[in-house]
Amino acid sequence: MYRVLVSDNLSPIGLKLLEDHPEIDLVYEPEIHKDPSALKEALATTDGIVIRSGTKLTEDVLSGQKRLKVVARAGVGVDNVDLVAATRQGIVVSNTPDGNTLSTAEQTIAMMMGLCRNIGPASQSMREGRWDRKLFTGTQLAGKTVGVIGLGRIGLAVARRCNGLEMNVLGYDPFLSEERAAEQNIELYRDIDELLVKCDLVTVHTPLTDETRGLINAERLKKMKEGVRLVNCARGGIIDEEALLEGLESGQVGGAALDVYVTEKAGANDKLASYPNVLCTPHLGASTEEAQEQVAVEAAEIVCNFLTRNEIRSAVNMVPISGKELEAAKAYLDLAYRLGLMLAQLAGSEGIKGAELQYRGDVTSQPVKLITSAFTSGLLSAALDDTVSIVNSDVTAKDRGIAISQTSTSETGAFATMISATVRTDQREITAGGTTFGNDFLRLVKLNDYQLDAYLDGLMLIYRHKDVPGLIGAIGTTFGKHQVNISHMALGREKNEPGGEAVAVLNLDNAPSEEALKEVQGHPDVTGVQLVNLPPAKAPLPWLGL
Ligand SMILES: NC(=O)c1ccc[n+]([C@@H]2O[C@H](COP(=O)([O-])OP(=O)(O)OC[C@H]3O[C@@H](n4cnc5c(N)ncnc54)[C@H](O)[C@@H]3O)[C@@H](O)[C@H]2O)c1
Ligand SMILES: O=C(O)CC[C@@H](O)C(=O)O
Repeated sequence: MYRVLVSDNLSPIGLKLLEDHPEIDLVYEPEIHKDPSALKEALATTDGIVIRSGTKLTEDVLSGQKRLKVVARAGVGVDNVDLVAATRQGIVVSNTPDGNTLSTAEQTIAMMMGLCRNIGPASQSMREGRWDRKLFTGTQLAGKTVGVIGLGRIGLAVARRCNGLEMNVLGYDPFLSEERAAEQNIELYRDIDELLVKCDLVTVHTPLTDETRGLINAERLKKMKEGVRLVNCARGGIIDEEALLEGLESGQVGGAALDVYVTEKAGANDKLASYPNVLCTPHLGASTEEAQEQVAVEAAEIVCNFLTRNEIRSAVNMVPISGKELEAAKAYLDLAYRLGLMLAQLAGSEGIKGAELQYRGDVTSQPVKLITSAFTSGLLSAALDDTVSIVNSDVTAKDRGIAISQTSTSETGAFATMISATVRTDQREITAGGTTFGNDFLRLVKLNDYQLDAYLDGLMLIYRHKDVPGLIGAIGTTFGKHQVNISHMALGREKNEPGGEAVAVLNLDNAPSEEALKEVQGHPDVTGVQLVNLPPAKAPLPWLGL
């Protein structure tokens, strides 16, 4: 059974999906996120977690978590997850990007309208028994210019609705093409400052990143139209809250509609909320039944499918791959992993500086980036134990200054498909190439300049020798004397001619003693011996991190 913790409120439909799953043990603790140490403790016995914005998965909470493998965010923003820490720990983080787009766009429009027509204070005045029509004269949206900052899913949905309201829509998003903006009737600006000075209203829809924190700051506010209205239904901090308070105080800002805040808890935003021209909601953009059901179902499915079927959907810290795609790529992932594991053992204590992979033939139709990550996890796991997986191998290699590169060609060579990897150490280069054979049998077909056909599993003894008569028999006799059974043998010769240098790969059923190895090493025609230990054929793939 896999234990899944839900640490925020989640729609019952998502909870039911988890509860009914035969391989999932659901732990529903929607308040646990309020106590980071309790959360950390609970994660130690958790395989997957479903969160909303309340749960903060900080570096401290994630550090040392060995069992946790997947985080599903029921929502878009993953700024409450330390992605670097999660990736280093080999934890896949996924979100549910589409489920709340429309609800958040509608909230944005509602906030714009509410702000411009004083809906909040007018309603409050009636609750207090007043009838103040003059006090609440508003502003019409039609004909006004709105600047939409961030034109992703929500920004574009907001822009479409603003167009429908007959507003002039200006947009800023460095990652949107002019063609796409024009299709949506958005006047695209490449310079945010040029856009801001033209707007009656500005609404932000970017993620919160180092680049977008304080994007709308004091300096920019001062240059905007006097009385400009601001809307933030994205993340607290994109509009600098101190600058906003100053702007409201001076009248430079005519009003603000806020759904999100730097600090999201009762009382933390009293000052902002006290302005009559500020409309506040407590992070409700995604809080509709429809959106909550959709994100809850998607998040529950992400965790279940990941844990029980190895499917990686909507991952934000690695290449997503469906269960079906993973199944199709499994043999190649395994092959690459074994090549990495083998090359690391052949390199021994020589510092590995980098590796180049070459993909040929059929394998190029597979997700080769992920296959390279599998190679890298093999290369590193020899030294770094079971903490390396395809989720964190790239970043772990980078941290250690190991440069990994890859090239692909759909042209086939001697084999219909081949993965070849060359590792550079301080002293030399070592190359190993492998292929899949028949029903996913893995073969080592190249070792440096030698062509051979060896099984790529279990205990392998690799020795270089002079290609002279009698040597194979002598090695066989030595191992026979020491009770070591040889299950398979492969030979590769220099230029495939007799009499030169050769390499042999023996697959052994049991480990040779020191004495047996010394005897092989001591043979006058043997020039080098190394043992390589690989998982048995078709062993489970825990290094996938799945
Ligand atoms: N209030 C809520 O309840 C609620 C609900 C859903 C999402 N959100 C927030 O809304 C944000 C947007 O969601 P989305 O689904 O549209 O995400 P998205 O990824 O589809 O869109 C984000 C857009 O921002 C753009 N962007 C990034 N950096 C930028 C910058 N420096 N300047 C201008 N544009 C930049 C990106 O190019 C992208 O197009 C999320 O990150 C989330 O924080 C809030
Ligand atoms: O968890 C929530 O309800 C908020 C979701 C929203 O902020 C998001 O980023 O998707």
